[in-house]
Amino acid sequence: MKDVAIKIDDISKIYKLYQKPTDRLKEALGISKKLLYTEHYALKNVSFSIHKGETVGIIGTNGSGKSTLLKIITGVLNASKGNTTVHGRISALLELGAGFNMEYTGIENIYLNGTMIGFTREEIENKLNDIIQFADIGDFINQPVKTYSSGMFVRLAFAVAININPEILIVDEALSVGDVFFQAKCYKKFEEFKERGKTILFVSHDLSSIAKYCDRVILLNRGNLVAEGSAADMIDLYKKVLVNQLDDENQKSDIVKTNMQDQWKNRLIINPNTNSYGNYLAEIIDFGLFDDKGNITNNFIKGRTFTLKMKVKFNAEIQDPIFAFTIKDLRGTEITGTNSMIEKIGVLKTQIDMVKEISFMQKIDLQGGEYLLSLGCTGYRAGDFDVYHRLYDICNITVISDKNTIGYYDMNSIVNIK
Ligand SMILES: Nc1ncnc2c1ncn2[C@@H]1O[C@H](COP(=O)(O)OP(=O)(O)OP(=O)(O)O)[C@@H](O)[C@H]1O
Repeated sequence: MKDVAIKIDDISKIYKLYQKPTDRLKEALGISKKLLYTEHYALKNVSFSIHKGETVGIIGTNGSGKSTLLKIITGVLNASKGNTTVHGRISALLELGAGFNMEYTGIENIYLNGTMIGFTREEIENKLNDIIQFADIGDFINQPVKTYSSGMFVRLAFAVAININPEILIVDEALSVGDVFFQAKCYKKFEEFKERGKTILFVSHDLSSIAKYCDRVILLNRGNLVAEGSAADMIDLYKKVLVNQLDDENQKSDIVKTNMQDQWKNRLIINPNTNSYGNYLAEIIDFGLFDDKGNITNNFIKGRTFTLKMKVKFNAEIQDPIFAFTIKDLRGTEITGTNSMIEKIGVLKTQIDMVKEISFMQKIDLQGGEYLLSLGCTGYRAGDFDVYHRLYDICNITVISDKNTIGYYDMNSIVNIK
């Protein structure tokens, strides 16, 4: 068996939640016979081990306990119950600002951080140039960090964490603050780390990075460890957690199994600011995005099939309605889409109150990232173009990919070198 770097044994973190601040005081003074708080489990009986050389990702919805877990591993927080064992020097990038003194300059903070991790002044001096170069924030390195933007801050924090040569690197979402070039530089360092057999534990909401870098993934939900396994399996399970579709026996927690089977769209994450317009002679009354296993989800793994379905109710007799969808990037550029006219599939004429279900099935080969989906039902009446109903930017589509592509679309080239 490989050497263990981190062992988490039956950890729970319980917070006491008081209704009023005075209840906390009463409790502290022992002047109330009643229990004045409720217990909130940020983590509940969590156990797992991480071996040396593994890159492990932690995923879960907001509030599932990811940061709490990392803080317990790094010693910033104490667990209420259970044991944590760590073998190796940890360098951690937790919340922005943790471990930094706002009044000190960048350079002074490098020394402060290095000393906290357990390095001597001389060891830090040897690393200083690498750190300054990696951070690449110009003369700001000599200014107090309170003058830094959040991007500069994360640059410096990451530069320290990564160049100080830790045995275990722990990163909590911090990378999302930096710009894409800096992120790329950090991920390159991650790869170097992996090659050198170091242990990495990281939390991210970016499922593509999780798929790309992690040997193993741990899925948390409401403080419970739901499962651990390959990135692909855990991402599939996470998609169910996101839309409350997880089986009770599978999740060991108390998600209420919502009974929203009647409408597909209720199981998607919908844009609250959708622009819905048209003359409503036809209405998109429901729609769903289905992955290759039939789950309704906003998240798709690149290279697999996804099906878009919509139900349209007709409030008038319409000749040759056109059903359409468009996928845009977050800057609003139309990337792709199609409609039933282009595809030469149609309904000749509709009657009032008729409901038609349309489905578009395709492989998703878009670059990993976030996209927006728009739906429409349009047509021509007396030669004029008519919008019956459009749902503009109705929901996001997240494409999860463990392989980069140049531009938007992966042509799946077969490459040979002779
Ligand atoms: N100091 C605190 N007092 C009370 N409850 C807390 C405290 N800190 C965290 N919690 C609760 O513990 C739970 C886990 O929080 P945690 O920050 O670990 O979640 P997370 O998975 O990191 O979430 P996110 O993805 O939003 O960062 C949440 O329900 C949160 O409200």
